[in-house]
Amino acid sequence: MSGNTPAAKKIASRAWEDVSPSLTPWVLEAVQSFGFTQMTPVQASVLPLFTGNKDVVVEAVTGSGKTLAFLIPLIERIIKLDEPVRAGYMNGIIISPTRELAEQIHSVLKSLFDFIPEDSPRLRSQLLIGGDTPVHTDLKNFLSSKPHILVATPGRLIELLKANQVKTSALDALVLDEADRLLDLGFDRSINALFNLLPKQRRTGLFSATITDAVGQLVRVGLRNPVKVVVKVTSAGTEQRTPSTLGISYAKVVPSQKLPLLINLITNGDKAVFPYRKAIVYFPTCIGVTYYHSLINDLLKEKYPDSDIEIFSMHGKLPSGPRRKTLGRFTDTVKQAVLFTTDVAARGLDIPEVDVVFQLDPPTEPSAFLHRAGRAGRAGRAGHGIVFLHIGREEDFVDFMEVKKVHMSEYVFEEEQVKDNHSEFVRKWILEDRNKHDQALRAFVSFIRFYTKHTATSIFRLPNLDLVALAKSYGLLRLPKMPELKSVPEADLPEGGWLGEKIDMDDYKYANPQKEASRLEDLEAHRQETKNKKKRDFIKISNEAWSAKSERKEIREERRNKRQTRVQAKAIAEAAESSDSEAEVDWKELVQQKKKKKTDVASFADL
Ligand SMILES: Nc1ncnc2c1ncn2[C@@H]1O[C@H](COP(=O)(O)OP(=O)(O)OP(=O)(O)O)[C@@H](O)[C@H]1O
Repeated sequence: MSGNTPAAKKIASRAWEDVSPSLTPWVLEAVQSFGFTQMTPVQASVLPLFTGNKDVVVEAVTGSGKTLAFLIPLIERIIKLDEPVRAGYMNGIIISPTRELAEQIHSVLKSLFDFIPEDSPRLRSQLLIGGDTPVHTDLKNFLSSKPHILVATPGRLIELLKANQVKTSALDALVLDEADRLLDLGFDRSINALFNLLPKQRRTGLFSATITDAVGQLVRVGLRNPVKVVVKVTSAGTEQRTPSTLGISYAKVVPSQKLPLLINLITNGDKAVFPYRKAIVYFPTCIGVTYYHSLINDLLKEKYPDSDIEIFSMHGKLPSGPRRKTLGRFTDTVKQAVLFTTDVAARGLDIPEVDVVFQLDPPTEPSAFLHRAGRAGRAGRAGHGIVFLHIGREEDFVDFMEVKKVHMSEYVFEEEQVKDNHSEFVRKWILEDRNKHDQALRAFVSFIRFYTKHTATSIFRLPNLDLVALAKSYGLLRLPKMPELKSVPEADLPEGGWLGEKIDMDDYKYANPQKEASRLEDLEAHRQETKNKKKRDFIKISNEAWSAKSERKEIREERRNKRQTRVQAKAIAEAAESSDSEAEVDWKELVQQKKKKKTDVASFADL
């Protein structure tokens, strides 16, 4: 890694002892105890600036140590403040886009605080991430524990700041971690409002591996003469926006190869290229994670009985408790392990020993690609990322990312690796329980919705996808009736929409007895209704001309189709709901406030 920006060029030393102004002894002791022999380039650039009196906008690759680059200056600034913090006031705020990241930052902060000597003034922090803790509990804790630093997700922070007892006048420094993500989610007005609430003489730092142009607007409103620190990476004379220890590949696939290739690689099918202790697989949607987690777990049990790989799953639609627990178990396990997740775990998470990142599909936001891949190859450790691209237009993604200084090389897999496409297993597995098919349907539909959200619209175009093959790859028995499939030419549609042998859907059972009983009840009610209707129709038809009777068959057929469509429409509606960006869950409160237009400056006037 080379720090070659104007600011970074001035770095004379990366020794912690040489930081100017010099570090407080217990801070120095802390970083040395962590085993960090010297500062990373971003730390060496930022520490003197942010600890001194500069606002900073910092762009440095994933895993380059940005967290300490803002935590240490914040601590140093607070130590130097004359006044101890009073109840209702705070000295520093760190905003993070997700709960997990906020928790991680908070735990690094606490591990630094552990080094405060007995005879030195205590420093305290508070985590504000919403979820299970009601805001009044957070407020109570805030007033009683008098934290110096708040580590918060934006929704809960704004909720807290609304309380009259909370005063911002002692705030010394504000950090927006993953600043561009805050804007991606459309909360620029809320952040602007926050800027206006906080004292003008504060210091502000924006940090991310991807500082987009849009951040410029935040910089203009919220920062004063900021220094931009860009820590660049040059590899073989070419600039890149990913760590030099991270190799990124792409594999060109047809839909039916995606599952077998993923299974092959996670079961160590190509240990030479993708060796791993821990790996992360990114799926497009939450329901996709749930579905593939259950499918792949069962597949491994049956087809790879000797495999001892632990598969975890986590996504933003899960309550924060289980999310935290899963992440903890994945972090702590001593076995070879894989985490199936979504973009909720794309940014900032620092999980040791993640060697490989698989992306089943590219993310809708190109910047997320780099953040996802960056969960591997951190802090000088070797890592690898691989993305699957559908053969055809999606291959343009490689050049598109090249322009963004993300270089990829092709991973050419052997036919042998995907020879078993697992379709027989998947069909047998799906037929065991109708619920699995419901999930497959929702996963497929939510994938289609996800696909239409790609910002690189010229690359990711639905009409260029082989939707029939894709539906098959999700294990669907029959094509759903959805508007997106109308673009598929008639000739490409399988007869009756069946993607394999036709089955009697009325006989397709749920494994769950209650669910099955309720399905049978509905079916019986429907049959009864049809019978009664038939009776009525018979009387009517008896009095009808023969010509009209010939139309009856068609009408019946149409009704059957309509019934099928109703069932699918229900599943599709559920899927549409689950395809919402799950990262927004953390933002729920803020979204609601935004809708009510409560997050503008005026609503904070009483603070
Ligand atoms: N000076 C250092 N020397 C060695 N390792 C370090 C140093 N500073 C931080 N680290 C370690 O590097 C890893 C990555 O740090 P951190 O999570 O801060 O990266 P980041 O730049 O914020 O990444 P991202 O953009 O993905 O959020 C962490 O495990 C951290 O403990």
